[in-house]
Amino acid sequence: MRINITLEEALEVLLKESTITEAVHVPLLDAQGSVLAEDIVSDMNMPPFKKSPLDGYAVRAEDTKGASKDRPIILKVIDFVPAGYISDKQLGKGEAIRIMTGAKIPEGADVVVRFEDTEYTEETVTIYQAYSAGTNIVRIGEDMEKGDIVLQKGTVIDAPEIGILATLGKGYVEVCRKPRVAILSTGDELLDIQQPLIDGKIRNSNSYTIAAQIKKLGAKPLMLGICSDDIEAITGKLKSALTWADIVITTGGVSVGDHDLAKEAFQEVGGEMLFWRVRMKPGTPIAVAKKEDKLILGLSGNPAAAYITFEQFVRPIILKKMGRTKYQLMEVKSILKSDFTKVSNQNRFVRGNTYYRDGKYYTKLPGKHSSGVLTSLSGINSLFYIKAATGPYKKGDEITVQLLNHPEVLK
Ligand SMILES: Nc1nc2c(c(=O)[nH]1)N[C@H]1C(S)=C(S)[C@@H](COP(=O)(O)OP(=O)(O)OC[C@H]3O[C@@H](n4cnc5c(N)ncnc54)[C@H](O)[C@@H]3O)O[C@H]1N2
Ligand code: MOO
Repeated sequence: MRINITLEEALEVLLKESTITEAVHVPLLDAQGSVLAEDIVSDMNMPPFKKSPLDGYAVRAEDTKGASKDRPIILKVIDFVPAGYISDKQLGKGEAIRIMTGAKIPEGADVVVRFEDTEYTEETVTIYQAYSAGTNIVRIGEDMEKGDIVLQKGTVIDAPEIGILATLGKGYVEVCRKPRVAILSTGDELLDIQQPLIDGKIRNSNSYTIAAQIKKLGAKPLMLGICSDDIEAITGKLKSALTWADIVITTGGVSVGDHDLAKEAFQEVGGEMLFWRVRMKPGTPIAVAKKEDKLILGLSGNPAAAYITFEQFVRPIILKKMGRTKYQLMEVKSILKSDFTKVSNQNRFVRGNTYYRDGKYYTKLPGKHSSGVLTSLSGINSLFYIKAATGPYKKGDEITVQLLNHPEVLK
């Protein structure tokens, strides 16, 4: 087992051990947020027929030759075709067909003139200018052509992709399965959230925070609840989780205390320890093991440490497993709005609120930074990433921040 490794080393190990999930067939709407596991080739032209983009009259360009305000031409209206219907009339010389947006262009017509540019009665339409062939005609296959690869394997499915698949009549689609992530919170001090407080105890917030982080990425959280600092109880829960979960996250019990049993439990269930302790603050004592193709991550029990280490390590492996190719948080340069004087020989992630004004990012820091404080994570959207042995930082300094809610996170 490697101990006290760098952030980069930890991430490299985790990504190397994370394999993409298998393809599954899911109902179309359930595919949102998943990655397409097949190329989608169009088996049709869209639109499948020449259509009108306007409400107006389908006419022949030839019949409009020489038309002007002063010398309009009058055509005979021989039919009416709303969207969803077809006209069985062949348009002849001097004739027009009243047509609605989305309807198929009748045989013989090569122009649509919109209502506003005509005068009409039940029987006739008057046209005031000449049109060239093809005016206001949507060509067959304007959107997709038969044989086109309209969506490539690896595409993240969101609303437009769902619309494309619906156009092609696909009620089901092949996507990389959403990873199943189990969460176990360990500690004798923990109570379920419905339980009243007892002296010396606190409620389990970590399981909920982490489940929400997992859900936000589009993976499937499953909370195993709380577990006392008891090796048999912990291993029992881990064993059953490993039968179905792709990733198991525990919180608490990773430090050096008498009751810190996570590492022992990981090995007890057959896990091979990959590393323990990463040179970062908060979240230093993270412990990671693998069992076959599954990862078991023991995060610090401190709520902010667990949250931040999730963003650094669990987020990328969940996204990689889901088939994503971009899994790093987006980093930008920003201007610090207040002093941060603490200097240490550890990489540090400090909560921040970053905004954009006149071409620059600016970052404000909340008042509380301790890894046991959860409330100051509320409302933040970024992490000020302090490299080891840099600082102190002054108001106005240029800093690096990671954006937590960049669109790439949600896609
Ligand atoms: N002698 C040393 N002590 C500690 C060290 C060290 O290096 N030497 N490291 C400290 C650091 S840094 C951290 S981080 C914590 C990590 O401890 P554990 O991961 O073993 O976590 P616990 O001790 O179980 O809990 C820490 C803290 O968080 C609270 N907690 C735990 N689980 C939950 C939960 N599910 N929901 C809400 N809050 C939770 C717990 O009550 C503790 O207050 O170790 C330091 N100690
Ligand atoms: O890992 Mo601890 O959160 O650094 O205090």
